[in-house]
Amino acid sequence: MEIEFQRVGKKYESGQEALSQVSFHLQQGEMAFLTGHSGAGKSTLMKLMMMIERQTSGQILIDGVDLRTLSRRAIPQHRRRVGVVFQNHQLLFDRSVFHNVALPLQVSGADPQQIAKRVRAALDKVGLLDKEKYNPMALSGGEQQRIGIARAVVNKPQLLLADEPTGNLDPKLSAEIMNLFQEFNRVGVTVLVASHDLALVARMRHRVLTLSHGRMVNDGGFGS
Ligand SMILES: Nc1ncnc2c1ncn2[C@@H]1O[C@H](COP(=O)(O)OP(=O)(O)OP(=O)(O)O)[C@@H](O)[C@H]1O
Repeated sequence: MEIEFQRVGKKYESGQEALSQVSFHLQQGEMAFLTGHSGAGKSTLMKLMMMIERQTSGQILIDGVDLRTLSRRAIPQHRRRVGVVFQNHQLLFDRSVFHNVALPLQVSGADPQQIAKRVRAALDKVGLLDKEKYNPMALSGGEQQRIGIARAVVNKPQLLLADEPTGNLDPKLSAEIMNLFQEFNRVGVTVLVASHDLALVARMRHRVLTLSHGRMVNDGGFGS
């Protein structure tokens, strides 16, 4: 998926200006990091891409299509093409690993055989195939994060967004999670990862976008 922001602004109803004049272009199949202080606008930028929030100025083009021109019906279709991973992975602890990963497919009404096949393929990619029957509570923090990643990719998204995916993991597990994102990127998925961890970001040697007070202050480089 190709993403282009053209002088995008977002002012919340509270009057808070979370983004202003943000322009950048992510090519199809590119991987980049998004950094910036707390409150810089990283989550807001991702919410605009998912159409959870709408921009108040400027244009967002996805594969050349202006998001404002999408019909109401096209919005869920758009969201299915975007996989999202959060820091607090939002797992349901009253069901198994398998059923947590199956959730997005059940929502979209796929048939059970197809669901089982796709769930196992996603669990295999994150190395958790042998844990499908476990309750997520019984797994480690790193494994729980990988369940969240399996769930994000089970729909075979063309864009993977991760908001602080390694927030509470130690350096070794963080590196493993980043390697997983790289593997998805290698097979053509566009990947954008928001992270505070500048040392980790620099080691990954990808493009770095930096927000400060809602403005894009750095685009390029490999971090510091
Ligand atoms: N729903 C909302 N209503 C009003 N203001 C909001 C809302 N969401 C975010 N903001 C404000 O917009 C600004 C950007 O917030 P955002 O969550 O995008 O930053 P962030 O870079 O992701 O921060 P963090 O790293 O702490 O998650 C902040 O000042 C925040 O308080």
